[in-house]
Amino acid sequence: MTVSTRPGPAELLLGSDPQRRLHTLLTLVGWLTCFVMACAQHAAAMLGLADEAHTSRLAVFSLVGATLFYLLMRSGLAPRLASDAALSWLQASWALVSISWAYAVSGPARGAAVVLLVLMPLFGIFTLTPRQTRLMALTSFLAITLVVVWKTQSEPLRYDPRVELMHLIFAAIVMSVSTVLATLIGRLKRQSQRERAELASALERIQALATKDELTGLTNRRAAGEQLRRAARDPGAPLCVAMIDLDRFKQVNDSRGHAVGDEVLRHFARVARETVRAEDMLARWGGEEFLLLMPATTPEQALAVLARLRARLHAAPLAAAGPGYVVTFSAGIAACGDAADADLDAAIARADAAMYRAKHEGRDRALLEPAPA
Ligand SMILES: Nc1nc2c(ncn2[C@@H]2O[C@H](COP(=O)(O)OP(=O)(O)OP(=O)(O)O)[C@@H](O)[C@H]2O)c(=O)[nH]1
Repeated sequence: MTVSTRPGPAELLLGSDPQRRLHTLLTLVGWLTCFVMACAQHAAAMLGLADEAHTSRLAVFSLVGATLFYLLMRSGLAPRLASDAALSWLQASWALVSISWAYAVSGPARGAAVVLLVLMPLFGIFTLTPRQTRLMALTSFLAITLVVVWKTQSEPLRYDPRVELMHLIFAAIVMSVSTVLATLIGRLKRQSQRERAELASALERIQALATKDELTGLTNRRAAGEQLRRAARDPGAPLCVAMIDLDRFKQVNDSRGHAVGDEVLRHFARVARETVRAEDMLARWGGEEFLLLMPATTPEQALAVLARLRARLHAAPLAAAGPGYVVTFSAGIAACGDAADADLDAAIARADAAMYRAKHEGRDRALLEPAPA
């Protein structure tokens, strides 16, 4: 069966990068707003409320700008061109020019342009900090005020100062309310982002606690059981398990104290981890007992791995546990043949038996338990 990899319409329009998708979607919403506004302005011109040539120029300015922002975002050029990946300030400035221009050319219908100012802080929720949102709202209000002053000065007969004052008062009210709301929503958004990050790191910690041995950082017995079951289902290659038990470990605890005993365990885990392959699984099975699962390994190769581990431990004495102290271990190895038929519980029991034989034969050695006939 072949899986279709053709992108859907949403992916075609917005791309696949999750962070860029949001920014691209915002530019698309901005484009649609411009398109609807251009239609509304055209209707105003047809009704004789606004000048046709002015509204056409404004429509071209706002639609070309909106298209450009969309293309910059969709193509991924925007983050490469500016440190502000969403081009928030550039887009806000362009929107502000469009709204001020709309106010100046909408004739008696210009009061409607004031409503558009509400949108400025709302778009900012996604890309600006609360402080930047407030600054942007204030700048927008000042820009509209300048347009009002300019118009009442240059065309006093058409722009009644009392009406314009009312427009400014309404602009101040709607912008203040939308800024407060945008700030509150922005705060909620950041709080939920923080909580999500905390939850993810708590989950990571819980997973580590559930699968790792706290002292050595190795896989713990519970997680090892699951990995063993998975390995047993994996067909095709010979498999070996080794049960490893440190020699005369109790003496270290008794003579040097528990903390030094812990250090010996950590030291062994470190050296062993560096010795085995990445695909092997080394787990702390109990106190000073470790289980090593070696996939795709013959018994001879397993013996060689443990000989290498012994050599590395000899080459790395642990002074904290006594002058020239070297960690030694007794190990039992059981081969399982094809992993698909491996009875790992039985193999572990055989490796355990071989490990006890190694102890009885004088310690510091690895013995191979042959596969049952
Ligand atoms: N420091 C430390 N000691 C531990 C830990 N877990 C188990 N032990 C100790 O490990 C010791 C194991 O002792 P034994 O089972 O007699 O084994 P041994 O002294 O290594 O002797 P052989 O195995 O016969 O060579 C006990 O004293 C346990 O208390 C641990 O997490 N930290």
